[in-house]
Amino acid sequence: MRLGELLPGADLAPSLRDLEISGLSADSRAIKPGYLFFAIPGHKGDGLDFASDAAARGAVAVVAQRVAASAPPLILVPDARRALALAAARFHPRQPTTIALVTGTSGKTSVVAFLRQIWQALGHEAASLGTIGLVDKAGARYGALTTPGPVELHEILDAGAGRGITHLAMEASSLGVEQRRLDGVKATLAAFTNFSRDHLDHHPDLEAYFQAKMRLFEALLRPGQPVVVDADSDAAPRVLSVLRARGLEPFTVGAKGETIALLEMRPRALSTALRLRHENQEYEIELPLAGAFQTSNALVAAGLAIASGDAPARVFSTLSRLRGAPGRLELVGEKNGAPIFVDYAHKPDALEKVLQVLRPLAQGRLIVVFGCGGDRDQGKRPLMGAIATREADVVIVTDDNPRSEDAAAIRAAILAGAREVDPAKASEIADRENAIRSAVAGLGLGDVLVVAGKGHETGQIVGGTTYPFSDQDVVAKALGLNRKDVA
Ligand SMILES: CC(=O)N[C@H]1[C@@H](OP(=O)(O)OP(=O)(O)OC[C@H]2O[C@@H](n3ccc(=O)[nH]c3=O)[C@H](O)[C@@H]2O)O[C@H](CO)[C@@H](O)[C@@H]1O[C@H](C)C(=O)N[C@@H](C)C(=O)N[C@H](CCC(=O)O)C(=O)O
Ligand SMILES: Nc1ncnc2c1ncn2[C@@H]1O[C@H](COP(=O)(O)OP(=O)(O)OP(=O)(O)O)[C@@H](O)[C@H]1O
Ligand SMILES: N[C@H](CCC[C@H](N)C(=O)O)C(=O)O
Ligand SMILES: [Mg+2]
Repeated sequence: MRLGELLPGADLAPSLRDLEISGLSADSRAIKPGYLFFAIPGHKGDGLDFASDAAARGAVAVVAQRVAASAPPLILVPDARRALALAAARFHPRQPTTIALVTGTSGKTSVVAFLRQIWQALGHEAASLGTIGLVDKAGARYGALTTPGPVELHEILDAGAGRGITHLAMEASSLGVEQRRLDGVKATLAAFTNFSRDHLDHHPDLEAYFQAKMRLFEALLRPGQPVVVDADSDAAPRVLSVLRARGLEPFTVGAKGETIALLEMRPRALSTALRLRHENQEYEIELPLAGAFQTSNALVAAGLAIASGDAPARVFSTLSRLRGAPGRLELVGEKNGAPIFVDYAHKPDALEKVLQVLRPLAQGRLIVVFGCGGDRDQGKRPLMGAIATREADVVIVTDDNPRSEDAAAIRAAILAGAREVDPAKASEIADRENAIRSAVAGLGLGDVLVVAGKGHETGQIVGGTTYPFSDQDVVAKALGLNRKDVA
């Protein structure tokens, strides 16, 4: 593709306009002969420092947002990240015709998984993309990020559309939105789940985190497009005013929802009976998922399917067959009649919600095994320690992904919060496998165990190395089962 077609807004000399470009990258290490290099001012480094490396590998031009001496010609743009996203969308032009972007602190992975299942059940060629990778009827392919960088993202969209995917449900992380990863995506609708503390290692404060999410509605959607909002979220009124200001069409769902009103919710052991109203029609649904938050996520997904044009009665009829996303309140086994769950709660609000959901199932003790990741928000550690100790009966603090941090110091910060609530409830077992084994070994009738924080993850990051590790596999081993025998 010609440079002039990739950067239509840029002021290009005629000699540059017709330059043939064979690929794009913001990473000099991925540059091949004939590529266009985008120099991004990043969080750790400045891409311009790698322009000569890119040139040595064959870059024919550099796109940057400030002037610098550069051996291949330098093209100045106001926003290099956005220019990259728009160029990637032109270079890989095909996209599914229906694309739903889902944002919010918690529930994104679950909502996109549910929406994919609803669309598939209704006969659409559907896929989901996010923390657990790209999932379609061919299976799951994991990626490194929840919202991939723009070049990888548009490769995925183009190849997916080429395979016949018409419907894509996609997670929009706050970092992805802020870093313009999604600026070339032709989104047709969106959703907002909820808002609580997360990513404070990156955003300066909660307000900046909130505003990063709002850019999805302000910059990535067009007026008139539908946005499904969980009306029961504390943040819903603020989000709705952002939507109104932008001329977007709100669809509210939940107990306070108008589009889909949740009239009644009766929790059973591992499912939830729902009574809903949509346009004066009532529906009774047996949702095969436990927990009020899974009901919220399912209603957001149903709202998205309806907003995308599917018939409401058909959409509601699919809900009784939904399966949870891997590692989200996943029942992985039982010991002496005590159920064992693996969950991805790695932030305070999620941990509180999951323990509150499990509390009624515990005739005996509610036991939680968890830790916190290194190189992430340090402030959440004592908060999660305190929440676990308030909501559970037994708290075993262990390692999550320590990354570059001292794992003992992470555990100590969690325990400090726990001990302020009740020093007798919390203990520490550094090795995650030993912690899980010990918790499983102690289970008795009526107890409930949840292993939280790593969900679907298949590795544990210690220093710069990722060691194979799966909470599900460790539970299975502790139960003396092969993983495939487990629920
Ligand atoms: C903090 C953060 O989000 N960083 C992301 C960001 O990096 P950055 O732009 O700040 O890059 P940088 O490291 O400062 O480097 C600057 C530039 O120099 C380039 N470079 C660097 C070295 C070199 O030799 N040559 C070279 O050209 C880099 O490619 C980059 O373009 O853009 C990169 C390309 O898109 C991402 O890979 C990178 O994700 C890092 C690895 C990451 O861990 N991000 C996590 C925190 C993240 O984004 N998480 C969210 C939320 C998860 C959720 O809640 O579910 C996600 O969407 O996954
Ligand atoms: N609607 C919700 N409200 C509160 N907590 C939730 C909700 N949905 C899920 N959770 C909790 O958050 C965890 C993560 O859920 P999920 O993966 O669906 O969210 P996410 O937004 O994709 O999170 P992440 O940003 O970590 O990828 C779950 O394991 C559960 O503990
Ligand atoms: N997307 C989240 C995942 C955290 C999962 C948890 N296991 C950890 O490593 O902290 C993050 O990068 O903050
Ligand atoms: Mg996710």
